[in-house]
Amino acid sequence: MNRIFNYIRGDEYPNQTRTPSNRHKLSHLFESLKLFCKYLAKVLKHLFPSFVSASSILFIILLIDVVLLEFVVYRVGLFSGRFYKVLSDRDLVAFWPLAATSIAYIIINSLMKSIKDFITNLLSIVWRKYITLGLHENYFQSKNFFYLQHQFDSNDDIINVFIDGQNSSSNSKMQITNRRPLGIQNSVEPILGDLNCMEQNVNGMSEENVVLDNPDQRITQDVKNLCSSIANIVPLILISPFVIGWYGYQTYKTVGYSGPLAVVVYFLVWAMINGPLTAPIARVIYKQDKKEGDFRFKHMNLRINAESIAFYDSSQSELNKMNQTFNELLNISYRRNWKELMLKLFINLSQYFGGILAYFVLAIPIFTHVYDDYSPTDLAQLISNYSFKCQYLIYLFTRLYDILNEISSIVGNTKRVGELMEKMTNNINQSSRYDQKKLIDHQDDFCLQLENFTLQIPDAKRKVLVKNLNFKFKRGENVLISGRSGCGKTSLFRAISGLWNSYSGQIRYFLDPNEIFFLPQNSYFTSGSLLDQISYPAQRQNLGNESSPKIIEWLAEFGLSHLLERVNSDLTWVPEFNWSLILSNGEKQRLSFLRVLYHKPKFALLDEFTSSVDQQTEVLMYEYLFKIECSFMSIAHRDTVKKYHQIELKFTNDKNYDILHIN
Ligand SMILES: Nc1ncnc2c1ncn2[C@@H]1O[C@H](COP(=O)(O)OP(=O)(O)OP(=O)(O)O)[C@@H](O)[C@H]1O
Repeated sequence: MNRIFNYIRGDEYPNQTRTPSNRHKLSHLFESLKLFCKYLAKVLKHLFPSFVSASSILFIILLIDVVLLEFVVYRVGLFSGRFYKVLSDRDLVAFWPLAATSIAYIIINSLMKSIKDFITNLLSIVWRKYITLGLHENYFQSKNFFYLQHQFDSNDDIINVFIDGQNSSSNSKMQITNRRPLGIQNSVEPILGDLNCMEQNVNGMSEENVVLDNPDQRITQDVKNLCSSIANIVPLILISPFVIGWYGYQTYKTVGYSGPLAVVVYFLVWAMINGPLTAPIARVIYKQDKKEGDFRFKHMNLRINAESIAFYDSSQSELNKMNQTFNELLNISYRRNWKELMLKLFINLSQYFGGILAYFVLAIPIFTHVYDDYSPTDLAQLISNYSFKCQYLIYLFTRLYDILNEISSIVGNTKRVGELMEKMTNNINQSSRYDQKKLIDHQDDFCLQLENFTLQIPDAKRKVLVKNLNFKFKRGENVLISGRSGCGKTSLFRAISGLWNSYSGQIRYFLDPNEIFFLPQNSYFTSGSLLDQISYPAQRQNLGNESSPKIIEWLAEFGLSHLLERVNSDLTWVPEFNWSLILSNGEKQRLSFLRVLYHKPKFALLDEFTSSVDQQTEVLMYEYLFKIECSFMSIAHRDTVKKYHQIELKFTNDKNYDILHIN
């Protein structure tokens, strides 16, 4: 167990050259246990949301069923002894009632076992539902799905933001020292990443900044495995001590102390042999889960980027990489299999030896004439009954051992799921702390202002992108953001949208930041109807049909009427195809632009939104922006678009900037 829990913390004592002291080991085990309990508590809260929840009721029914099943199994186990006796005595009168009862018990036994399996599965499905829905809620809150993919480095820079309605005075500034950790995901293996504070200081990463691999794998697979393991073994854990006690007492009644003692000693010997083989398997299971996630991600990536990869004609290189990822998964699967080989060998040995242990134990009283007064039929019944009880007792111990094995898988999955829950909650808390302080200053003529704004890349190196930027964006004075590729244009949008907080100075919002409309460089298309694409990110239930004629007019004007044909002229029809795959880049840009027209924002941030369209369409797009009276900041490389802007904010090479007025 010690080893299993060491693994929760990601420590690998067996590989360390310096042997830790016993005290260190103990405190280490304690810490690991604490951490496990913390994660388990998070998971349990989801498993049993209340006393009268479906899962609590199912769990109680399962427990009752498992207890009754054990009773029935006991009765069924004694039937063979009774048959020995009845048949040896050639007692036909006793045979028929015995046959009828045994058939009835066997039917009840099968029925209860099927019910047990059914409820176990049902419970694991219900638990999966609870946990997954809870995770989903947090995953989509505070853009967790983004922050978990882009693990950013944190530092204690001070962010100053303005309070509602207050102008630039010292008391309007707020200092936020605990910003959302920002950083870039790397390949640090979570299992090696100690959660211990000392390690964090060394790495410069806070506890909240532990890198999590494959959040999607945790949500889709690990939760499922965790729920089914818990549903399978927890009832057994709960009833095992009683059942073991009962069978121990029964074997004691037959042959005295030697009965249960022989079984306990026998089991302990095997447990000592098997014990050291279990812990390494838990570690391998964790790593295998991670590799499974990597492999699935690789395939998903291939699906999403199939066309680009096909254009590059890079099948061979993709194949190599895919197989490399798969080989890593295979290697770890082989390792697990090898490690399990020894364990399974010993488990099988223990089961088969257990089968004859009863006869060894009975041999002593039989050969020492203890049962000399028993008739042969009574002795046959006694041997049959005792061997059943003894074998079942051994089976119960072995089951207990299997439960331990399963616990290592529960520990691994609890860690993965608990970590994800904790990480998401931290992100949400930090984000709400940040959002609470990101308030708005009302000045009707302006959209936003950057004051002494210094923007850094939020990774460990903290490269400065722009220094000391002072700029006030007036409504109607549209701004062109220009500069060399990679100088930080999109990053400025990231800061304004709140995705990056790695800046000092201030961003003052003169309108609700939620009202700013962003058109990102890479268009995203959701599943659903053509209307869903245009109204995105609005939710379908909020849409009315009154906008349809307008949308059809826009589609015609932007040369997208043919899309209507693909959806049988029905804007709300949900096609099977994937929009991202069937649209050209220019079409994607034109269709995304319709979102601006649909939402009519007062202020939009547009990232290279005309880069793939012809000049005629570009003119049309800008004309429409003026028509809907949308103030905008747009990033563009083409000089042709200058004329649609009044101000050019030009990022220069030395992290500086120029503000130019366009005539
Ligand atoms: N998540 C990230 N982690 C680390 N560095 C990043 C991240 N995103 C962007 N960068 C880096 O920040 C710098 C600025 O990127 P940004 O996307 O703002 O450039 P840009 O000026 O918009 O470029 P382009 O004109 O090519 O789109 C680049 O060097 C980029 O590599």
